[in-house]
Amino acid sequence: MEPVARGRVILLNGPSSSGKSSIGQALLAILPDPWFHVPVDGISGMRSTRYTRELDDAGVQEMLRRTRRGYHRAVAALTSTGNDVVMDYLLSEPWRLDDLLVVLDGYDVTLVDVHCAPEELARRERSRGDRPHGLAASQTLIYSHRDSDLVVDTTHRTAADCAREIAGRLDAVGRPKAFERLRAARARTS
Ligand SMILES: Nc1ncnc2c1ncn2[C@@H]1O[C@H](COP(=O)(O)OP(=O)(O)OP(=O)(O)O)[C@@H](O)[C@H]1O
Repeated sequence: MEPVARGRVILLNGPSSSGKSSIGQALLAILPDPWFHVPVDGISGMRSTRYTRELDDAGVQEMLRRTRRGYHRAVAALTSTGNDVVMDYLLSEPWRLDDLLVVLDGYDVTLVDVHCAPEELARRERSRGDRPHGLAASQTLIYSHRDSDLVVDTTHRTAADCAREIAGRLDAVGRPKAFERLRAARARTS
């Protein structure tokens, strides 16, 4: 069988309500190829709600870790067969990035940090009503990997506007990309 060229990955990383899903959807309409938008919520949404509710705290933590590890590999599987994928996912724990750096080694990943002011995050959280109060604020304080290829701020801009900026700058992102820099930094310290 002919070898298939790998697809590309755009990883939208930002706290809850920062606008990752909205940008992901907008990107599909703008990027010229048939990209996939694969949010981690899409994988979580396939899981049995009834039996998830029966788990104790330790069981929930283990199940969430399994889900996220599976998400990383599902994206790699799609991309390995030539599909371009927009990930919609928060790098909120160091292990998530560590695992992705291994699983997506050799893949073209553009890491996009999605910022939003805390007051606006809180306003969106209140108005959507389907996220626990304070979730976004708790996520803005946690783990920071301190590197990215692009940064967009949705505080005063529409998702479509941010998506246009990402699409317009995608091919101009310099090498090595953030994932390559982060991988090299880990290799130096290990
Ligand atoms: N640029 C924007 N300006 C104003 N409101 C926005 C913007 N982007 C998203 N929103 C609104 O904020 C809410 C959350 O948006 P979205 O689902 O895209 O965020 P998210 O980062 O994917 O959140 P989560 O991680 O919780 O799924 C939605 O109600 C959406 O309409």
